[in-house]
Amino acid sequence: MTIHIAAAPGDIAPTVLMPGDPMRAKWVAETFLDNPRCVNDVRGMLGYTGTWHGNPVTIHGSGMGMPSLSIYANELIRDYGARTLIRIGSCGAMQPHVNLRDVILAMTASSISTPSSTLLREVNFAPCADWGLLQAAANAAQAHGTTPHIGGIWSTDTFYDDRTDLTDQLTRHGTLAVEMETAELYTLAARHQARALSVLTVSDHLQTGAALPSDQRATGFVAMVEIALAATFPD
Ligand SMILES: O=P(O)(O)O[C@H]1O[C@H](CO)[C@@H](O)[C@H]1O
Ligand SMILES: O=c1cc[nH]c(=O)[nH]1
Repeated sequence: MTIHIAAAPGDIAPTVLMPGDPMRAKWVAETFLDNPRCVNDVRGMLGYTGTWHGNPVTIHGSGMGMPSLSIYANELIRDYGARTLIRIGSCGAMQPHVNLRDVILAMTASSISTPSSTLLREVNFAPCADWGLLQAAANAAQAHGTTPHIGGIWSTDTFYDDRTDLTDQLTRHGTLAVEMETAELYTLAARHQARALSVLTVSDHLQTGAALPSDQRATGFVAMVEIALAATFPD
C-alpha cells in the first residue's frame, strides 16, 4: 500500500496499462480482462488486475498530465515492481494526414519540461519508447489490420494552450500529435530500467477542430487496447 495506491503487495501485475481516464481503466478491465478485480480506488483513480490470455495484467489510471502520471508510475514501479508500462491514451492530431480514431505509436515525446527536468537540469533528455515494445506493437497493429502512425509526439503541460507558435513549429518538424504524459513516462522508465510505450488514439484534430465525444474517449478505443495487449504478450 502506498500513499496513492491501496493495492496489497502482489496485487499489481508486472505489466500495467495506463490510461489517463480512470473510467477508461474500468472499461478496459471489464471488457478485455478475465476475472478483473478492483485493486485501487484511492481518490477515484481506479486500478484493476486480471488476466489476458492467461497473463496477469493491471489497468491503472494515470490522471491527466505528467505530475499526476509521475506519482502513479513511480509507485507502480518502485513499490509494486511494475516492469512494463503501456500508456493507452487519447491525443490531438497535428498533421493533415492523421485522422480521428487513427492509432499512433509514440517513438519519442518532446516537452518543455517534465517532472524529471529538475533531476536532468541542463540536459534536454530525449525520452524514447522501448524498442522491443514498439516493434511488437507495430507487428500487432499489422496483424490487427490497423496501420499506425509511428513517430514523435508532443507532451504538453497545457491543454488550453495559447502558444500556437510552438504548436506550429512542432507541426513543421513532423510531430504527429499532442497529449500530456508520455515524455515523463518514458523518462521514468529509463531511470528505473523498465519498459514503456504509448499507444494512442486520435480523439480530436487541432487543424480541423473535429472531435469525438467524451464517452467515446472513455469506452471507444478498442483497436488501441487490442494492439497494446497483443504487443505486451506476443504469441
Ligand atoms: O485520454 P487520456 O489518456 O487522459 O490522454 C489525454 O487526454 C487528457 C486531456 O483531455 C490528457 O491526459 C491527455 O494526455
Ligand atoms: O492532450 C490532449 C489530448 C487530446 N487532445 C488534445 O488536443 N490534447
